[in-house]
Amino acid sequence: MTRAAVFGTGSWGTAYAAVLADGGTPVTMWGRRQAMVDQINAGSNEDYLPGIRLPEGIRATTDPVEAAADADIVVLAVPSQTLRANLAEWAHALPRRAAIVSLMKGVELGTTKRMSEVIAEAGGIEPGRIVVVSGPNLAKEIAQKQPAASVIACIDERIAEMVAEASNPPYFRPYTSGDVIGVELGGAVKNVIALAVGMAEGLGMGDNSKASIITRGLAETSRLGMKLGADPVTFSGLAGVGDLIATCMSPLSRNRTFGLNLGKGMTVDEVVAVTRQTAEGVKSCESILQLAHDHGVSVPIIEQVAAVVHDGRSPKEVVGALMLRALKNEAE
Ligand SMILES: NC(=O)C1=CN([C@@H]2O[C@H](COP(=O)(O)OP(=O)(O)OC[C@H]3O[C@@H](n4cnc5c(N)ncnc54)[C@H](OP(=O)(O)O)[C@@H]3O)[C@@H](O)[C@H]2O)C=CC1
Ligand SMILES: O=C(CO)COP(=O)(O)O
Repeated sequence: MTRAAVFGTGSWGTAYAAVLADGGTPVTMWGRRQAMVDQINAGSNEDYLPGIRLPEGIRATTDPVEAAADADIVVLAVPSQTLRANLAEWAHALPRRAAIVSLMKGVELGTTKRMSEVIAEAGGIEPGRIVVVSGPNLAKEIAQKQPAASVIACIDERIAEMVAEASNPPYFRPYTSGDVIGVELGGAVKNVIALAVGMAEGLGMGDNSKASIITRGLAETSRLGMKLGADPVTFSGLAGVGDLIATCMSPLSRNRTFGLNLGKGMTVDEVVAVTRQTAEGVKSCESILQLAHDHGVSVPIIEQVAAVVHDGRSPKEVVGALMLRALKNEAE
């Protein structure tokens, strides 16, 4: 029988543990807080998924070796910017043949590496067993067992298929892919675009404005992705436009909500103070912008989001910066 470990007891780590357990795969979770681990062992995670009863088949521990022992699949679900430091502590615990699955949607600050690259480098894992999961998967809806689809990507598609088989309860439909770069990039960039859409909403803009940001945001994602070697087809799929729509439209999105608060006039520090969960786009807008600059790719929306979040520009100011640019062909 396939066994899984999930490192991280936040909202998506816990919801994905439920996907695995409901799919018949027993799971041991690693959490850094004993109180959280005790709660999960008692059948719930009130901090992140209040009111949800977790399935049988999930247990938790604070010991990484115990969590990963005998696992065929090890799922990583911590904030992107802490992953490298976390792996330094966990690498010795990871089984040599297990698939290592990233649920994370960010790009590392400083190095501009995608999470699969950080896993390869800091965890010493061969790329052929590194898997990424990404799609329109708001954790709360998945934990409520609302039907959704996702993409599971690995350069060795047999490994992607193995993880998909283990992650297939009746309410979660994974599609496999070999395009690790595209699937990862779609997930990371949509968070930045959701910040922009949230800002537009906070400024009182309507659906034309938001649809324009979403669509041109997808153009930025595709341009950057293709330059990095992604398959353009990925961006019209679940990990591209699918996740972009879910995140930009949903009040459940932490990134969209972060942007909304900025658009309403709160400062970045004020929004950080009221944000309890991980809004990856806040840090990744900087690393994704760097990645785009390094590859000579034009990403005006991402640039303006970074200007608000990191350079103190106001959301209102950056609208002008976007709208008053020279006219050009849509396909460029
Ligand atoms: N939530 C969602 O709907 C989705 C999220 N994702 C992605 O999944 C990834 C994880 O997000 P999510 O679970 O939502 O995040 P949450 O903010 O809900 O949870 C973060 C988890 O990471 C732990 N953590 C925080 N800092 C550290 C650290 N320094 N070392 C070790 N563990 C740490 C937290 O522990 P503690 O509770 O002790 O602070 C918590 O268990 C992100 O990249 C996100 O973009 C992808 C799809 C859907
Ligand atoms: O990635 C997500 C949905 O697919 C969750 O988005 P947020 O991190 O903005 O909540």
